[in-house]
Amino acid sequence: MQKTVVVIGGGISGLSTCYYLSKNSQSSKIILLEANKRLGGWMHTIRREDGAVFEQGPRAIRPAGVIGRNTLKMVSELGLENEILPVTAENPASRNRFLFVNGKLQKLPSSPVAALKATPPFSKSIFHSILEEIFVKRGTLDDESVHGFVERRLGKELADIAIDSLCRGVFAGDCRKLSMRSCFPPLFHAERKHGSITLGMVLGARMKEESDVKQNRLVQQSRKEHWSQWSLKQGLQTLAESLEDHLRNTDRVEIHQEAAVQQIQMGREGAWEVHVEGGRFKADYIVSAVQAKVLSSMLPPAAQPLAEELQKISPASVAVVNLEYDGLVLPVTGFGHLIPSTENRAVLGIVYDSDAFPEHNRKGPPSTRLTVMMGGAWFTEEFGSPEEADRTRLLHVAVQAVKSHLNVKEMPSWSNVNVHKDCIPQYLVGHWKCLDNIWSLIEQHRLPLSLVGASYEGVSVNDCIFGGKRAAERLLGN
Ligand SMILES: Cc1cc2nc3c(=O)[nH]c(=O)nc-3n(C[C@H](O)[C@H](O)[C@H](O)COP(=O)(O)OP(=O)(O)OC[C@H]3O[C@@H](n4cnc5c(N)ncnc54)[C@H](O)[C@@H]3O)c2cc1C
Ligand SMILES: C=Cc1c2[nH]c(c1C)Cc1[nH]c(c(CCC(=O)O)c1C)Cc1[nH]c(c(C)c1CCC(=O)O)Cc1[nH]c(c(C)c1C=C)C2
Repeated sequence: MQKTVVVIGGGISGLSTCYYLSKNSQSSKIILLEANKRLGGWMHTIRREDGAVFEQGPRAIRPAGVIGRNTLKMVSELGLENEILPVTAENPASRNRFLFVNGKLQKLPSSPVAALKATPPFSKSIFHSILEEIFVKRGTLDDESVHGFVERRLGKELADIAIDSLCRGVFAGDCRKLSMRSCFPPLFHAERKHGSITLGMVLGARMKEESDVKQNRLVQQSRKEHWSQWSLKQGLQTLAESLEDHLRNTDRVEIHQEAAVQQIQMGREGAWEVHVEGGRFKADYIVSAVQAKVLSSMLPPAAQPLAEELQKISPASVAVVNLEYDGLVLPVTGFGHLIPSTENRAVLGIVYDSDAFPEHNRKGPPSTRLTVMMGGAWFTEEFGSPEEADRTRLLHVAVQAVKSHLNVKEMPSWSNVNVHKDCIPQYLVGHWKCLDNIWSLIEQHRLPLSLVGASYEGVSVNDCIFGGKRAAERLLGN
């Protein structure tokens, strides 16, 4: 009898899991259940009639590393090669990243030569800090905060300014609470194994990679042309849409939209019952591609210990404000700037979208497109509950930040304010233990259940796609 796999959640993680499952001709029937009308989850693009493209969620994907190359291979299998918008390493949007510190924009060193000099806001050169790091005693704790780790190894200044900002620009999180072991696993393990992150990065083992990924034409092009990041001509939502089209053309895959899962229960014969409003699905196996907290609320009372562990992985909310200004209004060119929490807790950073992807500008007179990201781990203390946060105030704070950080006196000619409630899971200190408990409980009770998505082992689009691939491989017994 043909087995049935139900995948819950049609964001990039759920879509990728279905994609990799459907590639195997012997695999089961696959049912994808998505609560919303639109698939893609946080991968969401606004496309205006005049050609302008504004990202609500991810805006750029890194091609580097095993997981970055894996995504490029998927993109090429989907036939999207001609849709790619690469940003090469020489592009100012790759080289120029700024911090807004002490009321000023400060450019981060963009080359090893630049890292030799002490440049404000840092009193020592980064090269100097890295050299000293080799001689710092190895840590012994099983986990520690990102700030604690970096302060111990590279000094307080780098921890307070650079790492604080980096954690806001990737996790929208507080580096004093985020886990080094789970947010930056290669650096944590490099130190624990080799006694230094510098030595560990030089001597560390590389992840195995399939040869067909390395040989993929798009992957080779990205290496030859030194891409640092990429997007797609009509925005990253195209990736989710292509996956959807591919799945709709595959037998054995059923997609149900506006099908919010309310509860999952284990039936007597060892099969799952998945309850949605007005119906239910039987499943031999479930892949959860929703956030941990959402899965927790679906579990039956008998799975209370698992539900409690999942609840611990709580997410942060981010306000995303897209702004468009007539003309070229920026005093600098680059990817954007981040703001450490000591400078301003409410505003995390500003992306200069029209610098990285001018192809996404409107057709017609020149314009500048910016995205201001706000809140994150500080959302509630700065703006109140995400459901009730005042949109007019959010727009005002964003426009004022652009005015004071970038000296833009004009008002935007177009704007869009969105509050993304619970959009980025926070890997707090001890996250690894929580994962360990979750995997043990699933194994102990022999639950036919896999967990994929940003809640567990990486928040980037590349991580989510790679997680879906690994889950499919495990399920198919490879
Ligand atoms: C503002 C922002 C900027 C980002 N920028 C970048 C970037 O530049 N580069 C990068 O690599 N990454 C970026 N990320 C991270 C990345 O985009 C996300 O981590 C990733 O998209 C998460 O995908 P997912 O499928 O795991 O989860 P989601 O996108 O959350 O998908 C989960 C899906 O499950 C559905 N669902 C929820 N409840 C139910 C239910 N009860 N039943 C059925 N379905 C349900 C939801 O509707 C959703 O479609 C960014 C994230 C955000 C929020
Ligand atoms: C200001 C808030 C945010 C900005 N982007 C994100 C948030 C929360 C989310 C995000 N950004 C990146 C990733 C993927 C990480 C990966 O491993 O690929 C996610 C989830 C990429 C990224 N953006 C910045 C950095 C330093 C990185 C890490 C990898 C890389 O070097 O590309 C910097 C940055 N992000 C934002 C701004 C304004 C900014 C400025 C320099 C927005």
